[in-house]
Amino acid sequence: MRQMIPLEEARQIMLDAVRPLETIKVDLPDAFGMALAEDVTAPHPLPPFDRSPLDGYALRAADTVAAGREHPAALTVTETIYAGHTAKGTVEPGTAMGIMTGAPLPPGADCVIRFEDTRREGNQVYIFSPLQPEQGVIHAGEDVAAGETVLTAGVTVDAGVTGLLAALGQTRAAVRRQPRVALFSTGDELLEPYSPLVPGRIYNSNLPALAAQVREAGGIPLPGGNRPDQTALITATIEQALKVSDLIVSTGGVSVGERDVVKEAMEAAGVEPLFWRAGFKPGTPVVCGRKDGRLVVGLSGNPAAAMITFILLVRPVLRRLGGHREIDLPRVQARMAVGFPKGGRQRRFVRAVVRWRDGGYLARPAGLQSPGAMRSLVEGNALLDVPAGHGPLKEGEMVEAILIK
Ligand SMILES: Nc1nc2c(c(=O)[nH]1)N[C@H]1C(S)=C(S)[C@@H](COP(=O)(O)OP(=O)(O)OC[C@H]3O[C@@H](n4cnc5c(N)ncnc54)[C@H](O)[C@@H]3O)O[C@H]1N2
Ligand code: MOO
Repeated sequence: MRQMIPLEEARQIMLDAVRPLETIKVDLPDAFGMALAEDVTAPHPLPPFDRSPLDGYALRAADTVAAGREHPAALTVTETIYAGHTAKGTVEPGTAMGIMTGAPLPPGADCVIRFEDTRREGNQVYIFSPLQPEQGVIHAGEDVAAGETVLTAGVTVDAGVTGLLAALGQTRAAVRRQPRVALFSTGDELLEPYSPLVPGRIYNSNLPALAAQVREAGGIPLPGGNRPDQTALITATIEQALKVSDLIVSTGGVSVGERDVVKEAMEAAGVEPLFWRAGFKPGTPVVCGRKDGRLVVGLSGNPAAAMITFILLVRPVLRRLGGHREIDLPRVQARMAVGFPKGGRQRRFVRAVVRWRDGGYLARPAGLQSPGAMRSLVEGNALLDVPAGHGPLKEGEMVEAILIK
């Protein structure tokens, strides 16, 4: 098994082990957050017909050539077209039709003028300046042409994608099935919810936090509870989890302590080891293996270390399984607003608050950075990527930041 490998190599090993899950058809509102499995071509143009962007009059530009303040063009209004309706007649020379925003341009008309720029007297409307043909007209297909590929496989369905699909008359979407992620924690010290807090014990925070991270990444969490630090129990848990999930993630028991039995249990469950320990902090002791085309990942028990390793290694795998083209969070260059004393032999991800200030990003480390401290992940919105061997970060220095929220 590879040991102490660089982050990028660990990530590549994991990504190489997975492929997007199968395609399913779902009702459009249920596709939110999933990735499109197929390209989408437009069955009709958008908008489907020439229409008015204004409440006003549809007319023939040629009738207004000689119009002026003193000598307005006088046109006879023959009917009014409301959105959702079509004109009964044609705009003949010397006539106009009232038209509402979104109504189709009537035959014969080639331009639209808004109400405010006209005067109405009985069935006559006065125009005070010449109009150009096409003025005030929205053309069929100006947004999307019929047959055009508007969306491609791998696009994540968000509000805009949902609206576009709906405008094209789609009621279902072909998407990738969302990955089901079996989660369990290990540790004799962990209390279940509603248990009284007793000396030496702590509440299990990793399991709910990881379930939320799975959701954020577009997966379906299957929280499996906590296991005591016993190899046989953890082995059986991994075997069961392999039957119901696409990916298995545990926390705790991956370091070098006497009861750090997850690695041993993985091997006993027949999981092929891929790597143990990766070259970054916090989260170094991560272990990863593969069985039946599924990854089994053991994260550190330390809450912040577990969540950060999830972001760096598990999230991209979940995005790939879910078929998303975008598997990475955005990275930006930020300037340190203050110094940060801790730099070391290992690459380090520092929880930080990154804000846009005066034309650039400014970074400020977010509180306590120890691997078990949770508040700095809540207060922070970014991880600063401090290279291995880098000394303390100086005020004003540029640093790369991953935006995590
Ligand atoms: N002798 C050494 N000791 C440690 C080393 C080392 O290299 N040599 N590495 C340290 C580092 S770095 C880390 S990270 C941790 C990783 O330990 P484990 O992954 O084996 O995690 P545990 O020991 O089970 O737990 C660590 C810590 O986190 C708490 N914890 C665990 N699970 C949960 C949970 N579900 N919810 C909330 N908190 C949890 C646990 O109580 C411990 O405090 O090892 C270091 N040791
Ligand atoms: O690798 Mo440990 O996660 O630094 O705390």
